[in-house]
Amino acid sequence: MEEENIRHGERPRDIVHPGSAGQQLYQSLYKFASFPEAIIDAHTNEVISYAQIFETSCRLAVSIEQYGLNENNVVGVCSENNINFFNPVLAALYLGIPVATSNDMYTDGELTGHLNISKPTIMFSSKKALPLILRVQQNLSFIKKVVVIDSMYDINGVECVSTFVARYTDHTFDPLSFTPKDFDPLEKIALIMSSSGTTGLPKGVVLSHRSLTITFVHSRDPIYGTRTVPQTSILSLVPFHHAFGMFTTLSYFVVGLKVVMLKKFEGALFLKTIQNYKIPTIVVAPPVMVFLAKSPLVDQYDLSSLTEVATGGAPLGKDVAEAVAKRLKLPGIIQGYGLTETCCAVMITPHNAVKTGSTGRPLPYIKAKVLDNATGKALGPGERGEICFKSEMIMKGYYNNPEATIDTIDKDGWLHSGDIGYYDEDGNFFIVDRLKELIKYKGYQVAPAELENLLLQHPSIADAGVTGVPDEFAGQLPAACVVLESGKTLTEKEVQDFIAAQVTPTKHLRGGVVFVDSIPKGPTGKLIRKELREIFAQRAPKS
Ligand SMILES: Nc1ncnc2c1ncn2[C@@H]1O[C@H](COS(=O)(=O)NC(=O)c2csc(-c3nc4ccc(O)cc4s3)n2)[C@@H](O)[C@H]1O
Repeated sequence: MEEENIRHGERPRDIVHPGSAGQQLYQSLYKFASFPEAIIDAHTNEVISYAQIFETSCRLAVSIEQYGLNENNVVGVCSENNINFFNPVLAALYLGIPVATSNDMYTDGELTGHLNISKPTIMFSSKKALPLILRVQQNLSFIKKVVVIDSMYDINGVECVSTFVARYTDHTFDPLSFTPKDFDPLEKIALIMSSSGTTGLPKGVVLSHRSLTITFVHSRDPIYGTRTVPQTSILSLVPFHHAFGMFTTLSYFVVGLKVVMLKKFEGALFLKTIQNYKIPTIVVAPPVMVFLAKSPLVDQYDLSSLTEVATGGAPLGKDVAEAVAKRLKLPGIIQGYGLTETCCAVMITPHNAVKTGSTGRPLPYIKAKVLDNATGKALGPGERGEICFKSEMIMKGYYNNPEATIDTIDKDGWLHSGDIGYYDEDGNFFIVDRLKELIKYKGYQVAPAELENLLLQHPSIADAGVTGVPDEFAGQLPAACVVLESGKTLTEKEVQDFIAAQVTPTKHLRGGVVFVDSIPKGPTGKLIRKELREIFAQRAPKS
């Protein structure tokens, strides 16, 4: 007898591909091989076709295997959004070799810590990320090979893809002579993605091939999917190295869409791209929604092609959603909700019943519940609790971290999101707070523990606590409470600069620094983060 108050996703309108994500993607790329545009770089207008991705990814698969990698290795990819980004990702998926993506904006220290989790044998890097990769490779003996994904020529002895594949595939190579491997999609690791989860430092989220093939069903769903007509253009502004950008873009390949890609947000270019490419659908993080709601620039461009705006990755204010819908003359804003730990979105607002303020309804093949952590019971409509999910789509666990895994996925297989919310009588979910300590700055994860560890390394700092302060544009700004060693002095800027020198820009202490006598902690020494937030809430607004 199933527990009551379990919210099931709608009956699926499509079956999950029985094979691996690599097999499904291989079939899709072949099916759309005649399409001249798969990814377009909106900054340079460079294009890669479906046929080019198909051939290059197959050549890379043969080459990676002949180089000597197998399922016990990991393929690393470190690049900004790039038209060549997915070539090594697809190759590894064909082979059943786990892929680990890295943020190209990481500092040496962050990337070293990140790579020590998944330990990739081969790193595929963009030209831009290459200096970073070569610096950290000096201290990471497990990286045996670096290949540049977006250069026609070798760079200072580092092979480009053409050189690497020429060693193992000649000019007579036929992609159809290569077939993706057969294996159990539920068991085989597809990707290892970075997330700090509900607490602590960034961890490796292990996602199976089944996780991906389920999310591919969602992308083709007429009610929850983005677009289902091949070669429809979709403008993506989310980072490919993050789950949001990775799995939405892979699912666009399954539909045969034309992905118009931006590497970063620049207001005028963003609007000009929509206008010039007559984009019908955009997928953006909430800060871009604030721009669309408020910027006078918006009125200077013809955005009449837009019929769908999708967002997610962080809370979206109801007023912002309504303002954008009104300004762009849309029936509503499509909002999705997901975690790296769930692969991609597990809830999306149905196109035929968008409820402003809602993050949507559970998708097909997903079960959700609102848990009362005090009683362990699943709650009914309107009652607030921790939102939990159960599906073959959720992560298998954290890579080599069983303790963190059992803290997040309970004995019944429910993933505890760390988010507080409720659902209404129609099953529309609303996120109201975050139980977990995770901070999200412009949709990017900031793990308080990571910044606290860095602060404690400063000789003048005796203790520290990090929290997120609300911000209309960015969502949250990382902020720190600091206890100085006796007799020591530091300014707010000195603390901010100390952190800024060691982390990627999204983790900078933009929310400020408050010097306190002690950090609020419980009897077991655990940080009381609610009290940290209150310290900043009571702080006088900056002039
Ligand atoms: N819509 C939302 N509303 C409020 N909060 C949201 C949210 N989405 C993520 N979050 C927050 O980010 C946390 C997870 O952060 S995370 O690990 O970095 N992962 C993510 O944020 C994540 C992974 S996949 C994904 C999305 N995929 C989509 C596909 C289509 C679409 O229209 C919208 C989306 S959002 N988001 C959540 O626990 C929650 O706190």
